Amino acid sequence: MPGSSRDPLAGKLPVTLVTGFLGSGKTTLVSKLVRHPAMNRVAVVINELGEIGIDHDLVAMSTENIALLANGCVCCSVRTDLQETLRDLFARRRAGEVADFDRVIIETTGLADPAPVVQTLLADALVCAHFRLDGLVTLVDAVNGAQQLLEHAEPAKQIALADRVFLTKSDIAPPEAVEELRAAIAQINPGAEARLVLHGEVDPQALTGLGLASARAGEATLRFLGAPLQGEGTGGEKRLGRLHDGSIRTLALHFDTPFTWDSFSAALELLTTLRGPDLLRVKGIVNVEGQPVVVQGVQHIFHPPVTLDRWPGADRRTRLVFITRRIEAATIRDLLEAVARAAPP
Ligand SMILES: Nc1nc2c(ncn2[C@@H]2O[C@H](COP(=O)(O)OP(=O)(O)OP(=O)(O)O)[C@@H](O)[C@H]2O)c(=O)[nH]1
Repeated sequence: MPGSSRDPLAGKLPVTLVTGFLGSGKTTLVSKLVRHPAMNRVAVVINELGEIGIDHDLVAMSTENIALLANGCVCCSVRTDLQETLRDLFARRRAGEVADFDRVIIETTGLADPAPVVQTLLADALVCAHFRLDGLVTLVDAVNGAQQLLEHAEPAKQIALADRVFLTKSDIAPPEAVEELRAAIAQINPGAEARLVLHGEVDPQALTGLGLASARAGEATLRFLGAPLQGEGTGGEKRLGRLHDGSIRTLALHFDTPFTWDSFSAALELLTTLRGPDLLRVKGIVNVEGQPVVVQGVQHIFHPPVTLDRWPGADRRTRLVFITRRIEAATIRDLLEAVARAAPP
């Protein structure tokens, strides 16, 4: 049985990850955000390609705590960079060398696959000692988003991993284009509830509190787990639109029979071994012999499971959301049901 009596998430600094394709409005949003009174104790980490000075100067005007990742491109090598940058920020904060901060925003390069960054925040022991992922926000440009979804792989993946999507530039996009993009986003990740944001004007609350903050959580856990878990069926079975080929789908699965931790983790291990790259994001609440255990992961990397103090609500079923690439709901359901049956009583 995972977990301990200590709250494993308490006291950790929340980290918000801002992604979005090139020119989608990330810097506009982050530089407005850090000027908001509610965000005056924030450190910003920027990762970008080329022209490093520009965005840096822009955001640096409004916050003293800014760190640039040396690596221009977020790929697997970013893990060490990010780990070092966050540890360094934490050490400087403790030594009083930077203004005290209680939140970190990471702005990634537009061409990035956010998966390695999320994995670092979920599972890197050194990073997770002091930080926790509070949410991943993806910006989609209403003018160019459709073309970007058709031509590149990153935008769909950025949407798939998101806790929330902000649709920018709807002031200069035809309303039909905005609606078409909304539909495409909903097909990929119905839990991310795309919201319109103009010129980076957003209430900081829209980006915060999206992650799991405490093992003593109730309602907040349900919010973190998201809309697909409250509903029935699989989002992927909706009608597919022109902008998205349906290869990335959200599968919301429910299981009535409790699992043992060994049976559940064996199934996840098998799934990640066989289909890790296609398990874009997994999150949910598992009934482990009656106890609620929250799991979340990206591809083959999972956050240590968190045993909650109590069930958030009356529903005691295992509820899991898998955002996958070309995996059928039945494949995952059959595997999990088989291990549940195979476990010793
Ligand atoms: N009309 C309009 N323009 C916007 C909006 N949001 C951002 N922009 C503009 O879009 C351009 C790109 O915005 P940035 O914030 O630099 O985008 P970015 O995602 O940081 O770009 P990269 O760093 O290149 O990936 C800028 O000229 C912004 O002023 C919006 O809601 N409406």
